[in-house]
Amino acid sequence: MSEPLLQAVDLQCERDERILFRDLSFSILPGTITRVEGPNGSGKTTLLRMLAGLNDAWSGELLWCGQPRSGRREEFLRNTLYLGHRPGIKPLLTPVENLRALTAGRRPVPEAVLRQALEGTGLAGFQNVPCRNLSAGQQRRVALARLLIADEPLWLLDEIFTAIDADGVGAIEHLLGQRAAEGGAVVVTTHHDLRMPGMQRITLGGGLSDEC
Ligand SMILES: Nc1ncnc2c1ncn2[C@@H]1O[C@H](COP(=O)(O)OP(=O)(O)OP(=O)(O)O)[C@@H](O)[C@H]1O
Repeated sequence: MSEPLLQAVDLQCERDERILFRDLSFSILPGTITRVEGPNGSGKTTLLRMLAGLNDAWSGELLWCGQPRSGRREEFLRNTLYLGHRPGIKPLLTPVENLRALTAGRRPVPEAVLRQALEGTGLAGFQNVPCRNLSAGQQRRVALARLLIADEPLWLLDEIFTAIDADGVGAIEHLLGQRAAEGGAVVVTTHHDLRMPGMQRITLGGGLSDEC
């Protein structure tokens, strides 16, 4: 069996004197999709931000490729794509400008590739329109275009299906399956009824299970 990309050991997180989860342990193996589920306020976003290194208010241990993540932070960040539950795009910028900004600090991506990714998310003809003039679903698609150019093996995706139509949902599910088939791993929170073959579930308040 291959080594987990990410391993969580006895995670605990408390917010306003309320324990969101404790003794939470799981492994994220290459080639897998994991859905984090639970009711509103159960801590899904909090957990994903912890996994992404954006929240330090927790205890337990996180291992990246078998080693404490704290000692390999740069390598971890270089190999992880995190998309938050807000699209995180700037309304005055166009989709192309936003996508360029979102990929800044990573490997340089040629303009033609950015445009192709936006076309791939159904934004052909909208690449030069300020994002404030796009619909909610189109704005979300700008952020999702990152998935078409991402080479990071680990994807942490928070509520990315919000405002996306049925065709778009199908296309995203295909991308998630592709990432896993290529040996990457995807961890996703969603209220959408995501069902992928072999999908692992982390149910906050409930534990970890494999889908039959
Ligand atoms: N920065 C913060 N400070 C204090 N409490 C917080 C903070 N962020 C989140 N919380 C609390 O932690 C709990 C979990 O929030 P979180 O956003 O992780 O839930 P969620 O499972 O993602 O919910 P939803 O399904 O509604 O998106 C909530 O009760 C929230 O009020």
